[in-house]
Amino acid sequence: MSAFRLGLTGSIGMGKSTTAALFRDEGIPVWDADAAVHRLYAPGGAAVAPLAALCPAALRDGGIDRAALKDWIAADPGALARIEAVVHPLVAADRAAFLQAARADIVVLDIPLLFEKGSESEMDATLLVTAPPEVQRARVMARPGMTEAQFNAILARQMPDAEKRARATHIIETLDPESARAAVRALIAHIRKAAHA
Ligand SMILES: CC(C)(COP(=O)(O)OP(=O)(O)OC[C@H]1O[C@@H](n2cnc3c(N)ncnc32)[C@H](O)[C@@H]1O)[C@@H](O)C(=O)NCCC(=O)NCCS
Ligand SMILES: Nc1ncnc2c1ncn2[C@@H]1O[C@H](COP(=O)(O)OP(=O)(O)OP(=O)(O)O)[C@@H](O)[C@H]1O
Repeated sequence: MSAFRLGLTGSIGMGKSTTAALFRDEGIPVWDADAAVHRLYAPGGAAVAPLAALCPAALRDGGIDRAALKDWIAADPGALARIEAVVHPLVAADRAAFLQAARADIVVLDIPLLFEKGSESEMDATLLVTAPPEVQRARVMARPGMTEAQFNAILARQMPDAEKRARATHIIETLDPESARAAVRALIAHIRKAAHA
């Protein structure tokens, strides 16, 4: 039987990575879309040659320099779509390999742009991690080098939290570690119970 696919998402600083770690603690395999892109861009990664062909300035030390890609995206309105046309099929292949290898009843797929990119149709359920806007802002602003302008620009590119809440199957508030852990355990139990009903 194939594993139940739980898509984990949430806006910047809402607690995706922290919550993914709570699932790993419970023995649930987690696939991380951002980590997959980093592997693809690293020396030897499958995206290096095709992206270097599109944007030679992005090739640095055998890997892809994200700052150079960002410069290209800023200068050319068509750049992101061309990058995505290379990266998305490779990300999809990485995810398919993970799903093929996973020996578990439930797997978590941590996908920051899950709702923005319409990937929810490929999930059995979605889990949104969220927190009040002032908590989100304080967490992100505490990161080294983050500015108010950068934070606002990132927020403007993401679907509003309220819209994500309306779309999600399940929601976990990441206000404190112990209640988030309890919520993760309860959700795993709920999914297992439904599978055996
Ligand atoms: C644009 C790049 C170089 C920026 O890299 P960087 O390390 O600075 O930032 P990071 O990846 O963490 O993203 C920063 C912000 O940009 C937004 N963003 C990233 N990729 C996309 C995208 N394809 N569409 C819309 N927004 C995006 C995210 O919401 C995020 O908040 C990088 O994100 C990239 O190569 N994106 C294209 C590949 C892709 O589609 N990735 C999404 C996961 S499949
Ligand atoms: N349940 C929780 N209780 C308390 N703090 C939390 C909880 N979950 C996350 N945090 C805190 O919120 C901050 C952001 O968490 P995390 O890095 O997991 O978010 P993220 O959604 O993965 O962020 P990004 O979108 O930037 O990748 C961290 O400082 C983390 O310690």
